[in-house]
Amino acid sequence: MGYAQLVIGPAGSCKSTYCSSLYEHCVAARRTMHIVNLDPAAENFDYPVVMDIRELISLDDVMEELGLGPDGSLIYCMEHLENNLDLWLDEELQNYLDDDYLVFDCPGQIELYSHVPVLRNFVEHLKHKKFNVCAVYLLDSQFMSDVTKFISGCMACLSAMVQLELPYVNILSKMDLVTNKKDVEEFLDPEPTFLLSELNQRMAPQFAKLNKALIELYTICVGPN
Ligand SMILES: Nc1nc2c(ncn2[C@@H]2O[C@H](COP(=O)(O)OP(=O)(O)OP(=O)(O)O)[C@@H](O)[C@H]2O)c(=O)[nH]1
Repeated sequence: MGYAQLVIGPAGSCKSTYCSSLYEHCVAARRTMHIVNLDPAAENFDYPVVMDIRELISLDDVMEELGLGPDGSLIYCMEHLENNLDLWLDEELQNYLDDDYLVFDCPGQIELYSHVPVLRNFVEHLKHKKFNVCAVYLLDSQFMSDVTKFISGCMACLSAMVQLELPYVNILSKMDLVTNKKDVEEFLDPEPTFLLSELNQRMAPQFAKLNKALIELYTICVGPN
């Protein structure tokens, strides 16, 4: 039985920084973990990478050879990965099946966490290979600075949670950029009525029904256990 952690979240949300900090922490604690790069556009790492999708396919090659833009090329690379799970991934995983802890540093394209099934199939494949899988979703703390951003951040996290169906931890990154920590505290465990009233104040009256539906959804997601 192996263990795997998927590090996901929007572009620039500190996924690689998190992986690097986790690696340093494990080294200090004398624990072993291995980091896998799943981002075909990645360039530099400040941690050792034991597997790298760029050995299978790289974004630059796809852009050059197929003439696609960066987003289209990224999706092409990830679909190529999906089509080669049996070959590339299984071969690489052979060295890491027994009690090993793998951390997957994923790309930031939001499509991968909403409607493109590549990561979900990737997770299923890992489970099939007897890995216990969890996910960590990094979200820029700027999403906690006002109610509309908060709702949009929650929706982004939620779509990934629904898509992957994994044990899941959301982490706020870049807390140093929050000048007033009280602003964030307001959104750590907010009352639905507070959110609804804030949303209604911020948005035109024709959005009132939508606001109510969003807050009902929010309440279902975070509601009483
Ligand atoms: N202010 C601030 N910036 C940070 C922090 N951690 C990382 N950054 C910066 O945020 C930027 C993005 O960090 P990355 O770790 O590369 O983010 P990522 O999610 O891996 O990015 P992509 O791979 O492009 O999706 C970099 O310029 C980091 O130096 C932090 O705690 N505070």
